[in-house]
Amino acid sequence: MSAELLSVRDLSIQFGGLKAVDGVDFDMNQGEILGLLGPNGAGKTTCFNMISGVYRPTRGEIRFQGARTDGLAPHQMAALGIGRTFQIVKPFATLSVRENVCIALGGNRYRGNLLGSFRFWRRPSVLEEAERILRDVGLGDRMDQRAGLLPIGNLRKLEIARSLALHPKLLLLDESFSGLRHEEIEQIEVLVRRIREQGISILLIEHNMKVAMGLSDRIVVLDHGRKLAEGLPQEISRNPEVIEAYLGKGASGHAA
Ligand SMILES: Nc1ncnc2c1ncn2[C@@H]1O[C@H](COP(=O)(O)OP(=O)(O)OP(=O)(O)O)[C@@H](O)[C@H]1O
Repeated sequence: MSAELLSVRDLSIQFGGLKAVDGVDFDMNQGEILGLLGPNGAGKTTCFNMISGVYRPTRGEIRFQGARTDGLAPHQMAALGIGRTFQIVKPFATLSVRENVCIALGGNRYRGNLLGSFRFWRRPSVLEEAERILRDVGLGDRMDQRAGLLPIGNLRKLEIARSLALHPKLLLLDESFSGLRHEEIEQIEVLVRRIREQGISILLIEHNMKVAMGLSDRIVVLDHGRKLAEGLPQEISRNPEVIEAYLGKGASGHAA
């Protein structure tokens, strides 16, 4: 097996009386695509929020490339190489697709410094890099379009482009396929595989089972904040506890 990239131990967070994530353990290897699955409210996005620094765990530890990262701020996680997309895509709607990626390329350097930010965007090297990333994700013909006018499929590609701008080693994809048509799903599947071929590891949350099973090397299933199962896609799709968690008690024989 290749080198360990991410290690999560006893990961837990409580909101008031609710144990949203409770004692979750999993590891991810370099170059792996790991699917994080589970029914609504299972704690998947909350795990992403802890791994990317949005929430500080109540208990447990997160190690990225061997070093403790739990409790670091999102910009520190991003600087270490953890990128993410969000379930609800919110680009700078009045700016162009290209400008949205230029902003991402600036990272935190120009936070609150509008003039510095504008100068940064105008650098030929920045524009070239933004255009390269946009061609890579399949938005080469949409660079001048206002981001707010993009249909959902292209918005999801823009969201991935913005996360790639920070040169992540690990990319967290939160429902990047949701609400898409069949051909858009296929395009993003190809894109995710290409991203992995570039050496970027991927942790993905996905409700579309066909997509999750097809893309993931391994799968971790959460239910009510706890890890319910872990294994290869074919093992997970046959696991009775997983089927029951998705389809309810009494479900028999059907893949989740
Ligand atoms: N900031 C918060 N404050 C209070 N409760 C929260 C907060 N964030 C998440 N929760 C709760 O934690 C639980 C897990 O939510 P989470 O969004 O992680 O689930 P999920 O598995 O991503 O679900 P979905 O597939 O519906 O997106 C839910 O009961 C949710 O309401």
